[in-house]
Amino acid sequence: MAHAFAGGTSAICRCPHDPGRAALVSRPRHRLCVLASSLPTPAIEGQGVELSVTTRRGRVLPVLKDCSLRVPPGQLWMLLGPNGCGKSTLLKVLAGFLNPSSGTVYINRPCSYVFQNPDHQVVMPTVESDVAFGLGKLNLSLDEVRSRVSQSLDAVGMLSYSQRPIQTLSGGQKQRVAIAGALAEASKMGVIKAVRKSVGAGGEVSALWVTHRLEELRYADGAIYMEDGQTIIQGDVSTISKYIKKKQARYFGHFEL
Ligand SMILES: Nc1ncnc2c1ncn2[C@@H]1O[C@H](COP(=O)(O)OP(=O)(O)OP(=O)(O)O)[C@@H](O)[C@H]1O
Repeated sequence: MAHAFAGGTSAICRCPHDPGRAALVSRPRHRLCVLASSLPTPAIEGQGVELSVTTRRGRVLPVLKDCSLRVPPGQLWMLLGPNGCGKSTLLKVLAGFLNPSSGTVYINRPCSYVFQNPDHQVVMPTVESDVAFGLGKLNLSLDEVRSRVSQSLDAVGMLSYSQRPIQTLSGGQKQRVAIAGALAEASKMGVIKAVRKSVGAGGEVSALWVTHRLEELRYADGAIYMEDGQTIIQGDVSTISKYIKKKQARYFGHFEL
């Protein structure tokens, strides 16, 4: 099927430790996506993405000037860069919340077919109870359980479905509930670890994670560095880490002079 490679669910996850941060998670729905990981079909891709906003005074402000990136399927990539360089805006464009002024965006999106039966991932009758299920072993107070369940459902855009019976959800929505379950269970060890775990599980989830924290790079398969509305460099973690540290050293060296 021609559209078999285009199947997937994408979600914006807000990081509870830093609500300004967000991650784009793309969950392919067909194992062919995974098998095709050596082929040039990415999970998330942007080519020459530009976006300008018009201020209240009518000034056209370029926010994204030339952004290109590519996240292979089944991998966790990180998007880094200084404050205000355009990371969140780029993520919103990739997620389809904002239209680019120019350039192209490709994200695996839900289509008509789910290969891995999501009914195997959801075990309780309602969305809320399903997400709470995995917390049973953690000996948490009822308030803590409620808080984790609503936070994780909110993170995957499913909070308004909390009372819905599972069987009334679409395949993609069931997959989001499964991700929310993983996030709820893992909030102590950090959402980044939960996302890493989801991404590692058979390579069926791909994620793009926005962060300022270099230490989070250890969870990533690769990273993209942005500056002033442009993607500057994309590569493996060690290359990007060295690149950023060199920049920081130059910056601090400048002040020592
Ligand atoms: N609608 C808008 N109107 C005016 N300026 C905007 C708008 N959206 C974004 N910007 C500006 O575009 C730039 C990029 O913003 P964005 O939030 O994408 O940066 P960021 O890299 O995520 O920043 P941070 O790391 O501080 O969260 C900022 O200077 C921001 O003020």
